[in-house]
Amino acid sequence: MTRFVDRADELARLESLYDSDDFELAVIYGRRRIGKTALVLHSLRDRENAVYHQATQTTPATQLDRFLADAASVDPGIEDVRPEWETLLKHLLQDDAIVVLDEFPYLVETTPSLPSEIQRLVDHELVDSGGTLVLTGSSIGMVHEHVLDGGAPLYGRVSQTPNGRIELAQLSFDAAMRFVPAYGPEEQVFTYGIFGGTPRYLRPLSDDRSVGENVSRTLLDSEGPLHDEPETVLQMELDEVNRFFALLESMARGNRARNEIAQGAGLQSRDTSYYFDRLETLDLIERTHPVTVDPTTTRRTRYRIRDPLFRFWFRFIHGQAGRYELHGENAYADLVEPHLPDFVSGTFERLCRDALPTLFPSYTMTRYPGAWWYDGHEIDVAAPTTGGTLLLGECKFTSQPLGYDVLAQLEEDAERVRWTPPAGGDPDVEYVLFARSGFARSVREAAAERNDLTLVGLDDVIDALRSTA
Ligand SMILES: Nc1ncnc2c1ncn2[C@@H]1O[C@H](COP(=O)(O)OP(=O)(O)OP(=O)(O)O)[C@@H](O)[C@H]1O
Repeated sequence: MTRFVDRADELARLESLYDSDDFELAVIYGRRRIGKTALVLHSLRDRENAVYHQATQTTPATQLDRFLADAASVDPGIEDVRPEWETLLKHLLQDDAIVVLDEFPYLVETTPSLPSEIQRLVDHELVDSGGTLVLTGSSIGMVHEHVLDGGAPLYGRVSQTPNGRIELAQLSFDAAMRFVPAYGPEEQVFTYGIFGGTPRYLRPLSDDRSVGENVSRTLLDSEGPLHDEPETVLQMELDEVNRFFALLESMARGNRARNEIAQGAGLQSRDTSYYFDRLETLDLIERTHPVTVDPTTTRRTRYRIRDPLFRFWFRFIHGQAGRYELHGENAYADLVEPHLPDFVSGTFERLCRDALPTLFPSYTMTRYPGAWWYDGHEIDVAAPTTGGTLLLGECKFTSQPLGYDVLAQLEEDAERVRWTPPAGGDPDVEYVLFARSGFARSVREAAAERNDLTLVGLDDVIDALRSTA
């Protein structure tokens, strides 16, 4: 079984809050399954004066009873304290304890006054305390409403140094691959492209098995641990799933513009705002813009499902049980494997963008590398730099060597990119080609002759990601 992986920055921040002599308030939030509970428990492993409480959706009285039981195992004297949240928290925190309320939103659902009670404590009763209160939440909307946004009772109370606001994201490629260390680069990209960086989804994998076997056992098999996972999570988060599912399915089929996605879902674009907003708030989808435009004014917005496992599920599993039964043992080979290079190509593009700053250390990028598109033309990697060079790249995750046609198309599309360097004038364009399976001879010859073309193989991408980790 894999040990606790990574999260070094988050652990360091929590530890310095615990060790501080002042009262500290931390909030940890992020999608379900991302590893909030594992992170806090790991951070408490050597702490004695720490009360960990996992809230559940139950009655207020039961919640309080359970909290009291958790607290009593650390501080038996608490049995004599009046059993009210404010009094109990005051007692523990004035005694410099660490108190973790995991899934804080569940407590607020039944005790809506709790955020204001904590605010009162922080402002008046804990001024001389060295305690730490940690709140976690999966419902990002709730965390904003009660803690982070202006007007929220706890607004401005979250510790600033070090930043006690911890938004937990997926593990990086390098960290995620510690779950399958014996895999080679291709298998690792396939694995990251299917299972992403969510520890819970990586845990059931084994590098003794092929990628196909891992997919079959965990996802395709109707008894597999991840077979129903996206559906389970979405049912927990959303009230009425049909329209959400229709939109997500449409995105998984490759629709990216808002009206295309709505149309693919059989909905009118104007009726979908609520659903898009909610999916974004829950971090289930992400929007992107061409890297050369101002995101606040552009209409060239694209959406996609954020979590790779959810993308996989909507593309290959949802509503397709019959097909898999028909293909039996060959289901993976027949229905999934032929489409995988295309399916993970978006992940490969992202990894290439992530590797770019390390691959081109002499350039300072004006923003994080992105992509570019306009009117049916697109470029996978685009990075404006402060010195006026514009890096433009194409990525191919096919099993064939990258051919000259890709370079020719990239040069043609580059003509359409509008970007003015900070010092004015026209950019110097440099081309980068990224390939899983090498480059055709004509491309290698071109690269040998010109100094505005760099070829990057899969191993170089992976090495660059490792060295930045
Ligand atoms: N950094 C990590 N290294 C190894 N395993 C991890 C890590 N983080 C989480 N896990 C494992 O992933 C699973 C899910 O993590 P956890 O329960 O902490 O997520 P969560 O965000 O609290 O989820 P939920 O909101 O669904 O309760 C657990 O089995 C946990 O052990």
